[in-house]
Amino acid sequence: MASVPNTVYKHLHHLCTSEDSRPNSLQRLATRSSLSYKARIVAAPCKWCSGGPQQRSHVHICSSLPPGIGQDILYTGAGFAGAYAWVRIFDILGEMGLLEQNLSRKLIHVSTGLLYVLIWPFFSPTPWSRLFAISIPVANAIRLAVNGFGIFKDEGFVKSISRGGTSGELLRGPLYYALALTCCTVCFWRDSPVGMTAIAIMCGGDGVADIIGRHFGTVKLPYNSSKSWAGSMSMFGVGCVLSLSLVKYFSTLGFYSVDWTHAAWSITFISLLATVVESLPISNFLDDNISVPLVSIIMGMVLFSDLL
Ligand SMILES: Nc1ccn([C@@H]2O[C@H](COP(=O)(O)OP(=O)(O)OP(=O)(O)O)[C@@H](O)[C@H]2O)c(=O)n1
Ligand SMILES: C/C(=C\CO)CCC[C@H](C)CCC[C@H](C)CCCC(C)C
Repeated sequence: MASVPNTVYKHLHHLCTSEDSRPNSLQRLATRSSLSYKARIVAAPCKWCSGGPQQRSHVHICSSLPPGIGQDILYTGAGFAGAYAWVRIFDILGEMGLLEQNLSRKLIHVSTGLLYVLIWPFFSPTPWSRLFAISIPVANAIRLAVNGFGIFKDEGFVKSISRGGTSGELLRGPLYYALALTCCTVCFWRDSPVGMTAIAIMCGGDGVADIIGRHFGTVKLPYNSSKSWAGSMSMFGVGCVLSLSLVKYFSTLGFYSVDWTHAAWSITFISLLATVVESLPISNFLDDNISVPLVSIIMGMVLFSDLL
C-alpha cells in the first residue's frame, strides 16, 4: 500500500467499499457492457485496498499481469486504429467527391475529439490507464508534426486535415487540437467535468460554429465581420448540450457525481465565455484551438473547483 499515492488509494478504497446506488437496470447495463467502473475496480486492483479477505480474494484474477493492462492495450490499439480509419474514411469520401474538403475537415474536428472522450470509460480503473489514453493524441500529434515538417508526407492525410492542402498548416490548428486533447487528459482525465467540457466546446461547439456559420451566417457580428450570429449561437448551444451529455455519461457510469443545477449553470457560463472568446477578432494571432480550451479549462477549474 505504501507505493500507492494516498489520493489514489482513497479513491480506489472508496470505490471498492461503497455500495452501487445506481438503479438496477443501469447497473445491469453497465456490467453487461463491461463499462462498470465500480464492477471492474472490485475485480481488478483490490490489492490496493486494506480490506478483509473478501476483497483480497479478487486479487488472484489478475496476479500474473498488472490489473487492467490487457484492457488498456486493447483500447489504446482501438484508439490508434480508430483515429487512422476515421480520418481515412473522410479522405475517401472527399476523393469520391461526396464531401467538400472544408466540411470534411470540420467533421473530423467535431468528431475525433468527442469519440476519443467517449472511449475513456473503457480504460481500466488503474492509475496508469491515463497514460495509455494519452498515447492516442500524442501519437496523432507526432503524425501531424512529421507530416507538417515534411519528414514524411501522407498526401491523403494532409488533404483531409489542412485548409489549403499545404502540410505546414498541420503544425497550427490540427496540432493545437491534438495537444489540447492531450492536456485535458493529462490534467483532468475522466475524474472531473473540466477537461471533457473543454473538449466538448472545442470540438463540437467550435466545429459546428464553422459549419453553421458558413452556411447560414449572413448576419455578421458587429465587432468581427468574419464571424456571424448563427455561428456563435450554434457554438453556444452545441457546446452546452455536448458538455452536459458528456457529464451525464461519466456521472452515470460512476466516475463522479455532480449537483445538476450547479453543473448546468456552470456549463452554460463556460460555453458562453468560450463562445465570446471565439467570436473575438483575435484568431490571427491566437488559434481557436488554444483560446477556446484554455478559457474553458480556466473557468471550469473555478466553477468545478469542488470536484478537482
Ligand atoms: N462564430 C463563428 C465562427 C465561424 N463562422 C464561420 O466559419 C468560418 C471559419 O471560421 P474560423 O473557424 O474561425 O476560421 P479559421 O480559423 O479561418 O478556420 P479554421 O479554424 O477552420 O482553420 C468563418 O469565416 C465564418 O464564415 C461564423 O460565422 N461564426
Ligand atoms: C482538423 C482538425 C483540427 C483543425 O481544427 C482535427 C485533427 C484531428 C487529428 C488529426 C486526429 C486526432 C485523433 C484523436 C486524438 C483521437 C481520436 C480517436 C478516436 C477513437 C477516433
